This record gives sequence, structure tokens and C-alpha cells, in this order.
Amino acid sequence: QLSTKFYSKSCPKVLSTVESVVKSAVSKEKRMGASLVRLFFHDCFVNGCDGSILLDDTSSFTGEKTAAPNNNSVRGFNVVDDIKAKVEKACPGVVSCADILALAARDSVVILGGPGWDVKLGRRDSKTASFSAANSGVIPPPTATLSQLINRFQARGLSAKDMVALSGAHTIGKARCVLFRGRIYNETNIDSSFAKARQSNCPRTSGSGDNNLAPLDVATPDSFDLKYFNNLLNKKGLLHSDQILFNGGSTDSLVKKYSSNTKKFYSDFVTAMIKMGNITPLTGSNGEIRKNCRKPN
Ligand code: HEM
Ligand SMILES: [Ca+2]
Ligand SMILES: [Ca+2]
Repeated sequence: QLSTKFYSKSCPKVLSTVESVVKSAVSKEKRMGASLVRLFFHDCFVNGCDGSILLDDTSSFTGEKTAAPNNNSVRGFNVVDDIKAKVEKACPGVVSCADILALAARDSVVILGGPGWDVKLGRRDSKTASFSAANSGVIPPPTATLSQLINRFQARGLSAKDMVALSGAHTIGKARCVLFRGRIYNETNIDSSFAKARQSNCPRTSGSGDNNLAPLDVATPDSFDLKYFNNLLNKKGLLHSDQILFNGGSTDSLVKKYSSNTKKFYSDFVTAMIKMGNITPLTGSNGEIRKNCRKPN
């Protein structure tokens, strides 16, 4: 059972240490806050919040970093290393990499103007990772239908409401052209001037400009707020999987509600982040406390 006080005796400085490293990383690059939030999501969905996503490949082991949803996409590993090094100095062998991800995600949201919450701690680190689980079937792709999105979250114990609230994390951060090209050229539920603007930096031809970036939230890309949901009402969702949340289906009413009610969005987002953070953690004597987040001890 996770607890907010897990390190209060063994490493009282962990909270302030994580916060200060995240603060300095985000002040250098706002996007890093978004990247750290996403890292936590992609860790928790694949075999639970166990730091599995942080393991590097070796000559005899392929981890999760090169799986399709992560490859050339997830980032922030150096910031996690930096946090881990400082935490190890303060309390060697005590704090897990999985808990560092949970704290860094929360701190990122707060620093970018979003809600705060008490993070439950006590997760331990996996000794392995799963390329196959990360590569297919667990993390939804941006081309997903609404029922696929709902099903993939349900498979992790998260409701449709949790899914919509968590999608609100796309109020920060960026995405690559290759992942929204189909939407801006082929879809009809898109604002035409928005589509044009995005097309200007994302060529139609596949293979050209694939890695060009655009903000997930056209209005306030560096602030954690409800503008993401406003964009959806205006057909300015960047990804297919964003706009599908407001496209005449069962989640329309929730999107509408969040678009005008910051309090409701924040409280549902926090509830869902805590739920996501509880996905099958390793506790007790399972797993280990890695010394280096990139490799098992
Ligand atoms: C609902 C299903 C979801 C889909 C289909 C999805 C898909 C994506 C895609 C395709 C990107 C861009 C990746 C790239 O360009 O390489 C992205 C970025 C991002 N996602 Fe999601 N996502 C989903 C849910 C979530 C959740 C639950 C969170 C966190 C709670 C989240 C947080 C983020 C953030 C913060 C970014 C920007 C990262 C950065 O700028 O480095 N997403 N997502
Ligand atoms: Ca994991
Ligand atoms: Ca925003």
C-alpha cells in the first residue's frame, strides 16, 4: 500500500530535491514539464508504475524505449538521471525511480500552473521491462477510435471520465507532424484555418518534415489550463485522438463541462492521476531500488 509519508523518515529531503531539479529543468525548457508528465503515463500503462520505461537497451536486452509509442518520442531521461543523482546523494539506495517519476509529473503540472496533490509513494523499481507490451496493445495510438481509447483505459482500471480528464494533459507539450498529418489533411471535423496553419509546417508527403513539432494546445502550449478542451469545442484538436473526444459521441458532455469549469477539470484530473499512479506498483520486497534508473542493480 502506497503512502504519502513513505520517505518521511528515510529521506525527508526527497520532495524538495525533486521539485528543485524539475523547476530548473522547466525553467530552461517549458516543454520538459510536459515530457515528464508523459513519461509517467507511459511507465504506468506498461506493467504498472515500476520505472520500466527508464531502462536502457543493452546488447542482450531490448526495453521499452524503442517501442513504437516511445521511440524518438518520449524524453526527459536526463532530468530523471539528474534527480536520481541528487536524491542518491541525500539518501543512498532509498528512493525508487518509479516514485521519482510520480513526483516529477506532479511537480511539472504545478510548475506549469496546474493543480497540486499529495503523491502516494513506496513504489519499487522493476528489474526488467517489456518491449512487447509497450509496443502494442497497451498505450493507445493517436489514430484510435473513441471506443478503443475507452477500452485501453478501462484495461488499466481507468474510466472514460478518467481518460477524458487525463487527455487534458495535452494542454501542454508538443507532437510530431507524422502523428497529426492524417488529421490536418484528411479529416473534416477540423477548423480550416487551424488546419492550414498546421499544414504550413507539416508537409503532406510522408517522410518529409515528419519530426516537425506543433503544440498540442494551440492556445496556451506552456500553461496547464482548460484551453485544450476549448480547442476541442472549436475543432482545433491536434491529434485525431484529441478531437474524437468531442465529435458527437459519449464524451462530448464531459469535454463541454471541462471547457468552462477549471475546478471540475482539475479535481477529475487529480483523481485520475492518483488512480493512474496506483496501477500495479511493486511493493514490499518485490523489485528493487535501482541505483541508476537506466539499469537494474
Ligand atoms: C488518450 C490517449 C492518448 C493518446 C492517443 C496520446 C497520444 C499522444 C501523442 C501521439 C503525443 C505526441 C508524441 C510525439 O509527437 O512523439 C502525445 C504527447 C503528449 N501526451 Fe499524450 N496521449 C494520450 C494520453 C495522454 C495522457 C493520459 C497523458 C498524461 C496524463 C498524456 C500526456 C502527454 C503529454 C504531456 C504530451 C507532450 C509531451 C512532450 O511534449 O514531450 N497523454 N500524446
Ligand atoms: Ca512500467
Ligand atoms: Ca494549455
